[in-house]
Amino acid sequence: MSLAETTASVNGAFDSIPIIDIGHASTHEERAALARQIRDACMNVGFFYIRNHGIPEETIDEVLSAMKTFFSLPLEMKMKLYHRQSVHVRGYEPLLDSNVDPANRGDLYESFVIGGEELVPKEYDDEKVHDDSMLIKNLWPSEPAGFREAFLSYCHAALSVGKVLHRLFALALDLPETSFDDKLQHCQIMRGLHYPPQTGPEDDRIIGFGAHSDFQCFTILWQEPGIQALQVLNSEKKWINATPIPGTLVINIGDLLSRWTNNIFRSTVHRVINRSGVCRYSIPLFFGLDTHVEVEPLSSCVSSERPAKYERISSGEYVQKLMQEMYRRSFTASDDAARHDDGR
Ligand SMILES: O=C(O)CCC(=O)C(=O)O
Ligand SMILES: [Fe+2]
Repeated sequence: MSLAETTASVNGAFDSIPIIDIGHASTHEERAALARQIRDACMNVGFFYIRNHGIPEETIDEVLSAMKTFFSLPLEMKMKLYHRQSVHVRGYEPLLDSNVDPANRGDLYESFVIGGEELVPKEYDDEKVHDDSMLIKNLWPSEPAGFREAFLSYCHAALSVGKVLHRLFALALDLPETSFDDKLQHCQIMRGLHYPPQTGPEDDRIIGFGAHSDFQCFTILWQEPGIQALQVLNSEKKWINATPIPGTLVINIGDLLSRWTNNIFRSTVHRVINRSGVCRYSIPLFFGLDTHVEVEPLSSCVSSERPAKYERISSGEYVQKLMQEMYRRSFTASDDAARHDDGR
């Protein structure tokens, strides 16, 4: 049975998120078995946890500690790295700068955004930057000491997890497992997020991160253990908690992979509300495609009952459109927020 034909049995009314142990993926049989579990999770939920991902505990501790120190610096120091001053939108994003859900008044998080970069920096070259996104300059704070190394060590460790996953996604889509090897972007975007606790009166229009789906192919998310804040929307419009499970990462499908799979893989809406009473930290890393890759529904995801729902589009063009739309909304939101109190 082709993938497109299996969709009849799909049910998006999940009430929990599956956990997949990726610790054993050395033989083809092991990877095929994992791919079946992943396929099931992507079709029914769009989210899953992975266990035994291989990122060392101390790599996570170091990036978390760097984030905590950086976010506790005075605002004027952080604003020297304001992300909208760089064309590639990297650097510091203050509270309420973004408003991902137009129904809201602003997102109550601050973040630090980087693109993948070699640990030993390559020489910057204006001429070559268009061909090699690893050459786009990140903005780095001068303190805390070791911030760059901590962010990049985690980033490289998570990129290795992504390399295992994208091969499993290919298998899950009945494609040769190396199908995406030459299609993924060199430089994936990673973000360290800090959500202050929301202690004021409940107001649905101001939450940590408004309801949205991610743009890219898939996201690898580390979330702080012990703090419930992330929620995932099922097909019955019920919010399901993505409770942090120690030792796991959360993986979710983004719009680009959903479109490529003719919506067979779900790009599931999620949001963050931090009413835990304490600060919460998380680190998503977004895996996108090289901007030149042409995306049209894969043949395994199309059948006579399930015709292609999308035109061919280049990945770059698609993501650009979504980004522009998001930033247009965010500017309007930050103007609005400036006219109000900060709403906490
Ligand atoms: O902080 C989280 O748990 C999720 C963040 C998120 O959804 C995003 O950055 O797209
Ligand atoms: Fe997200």
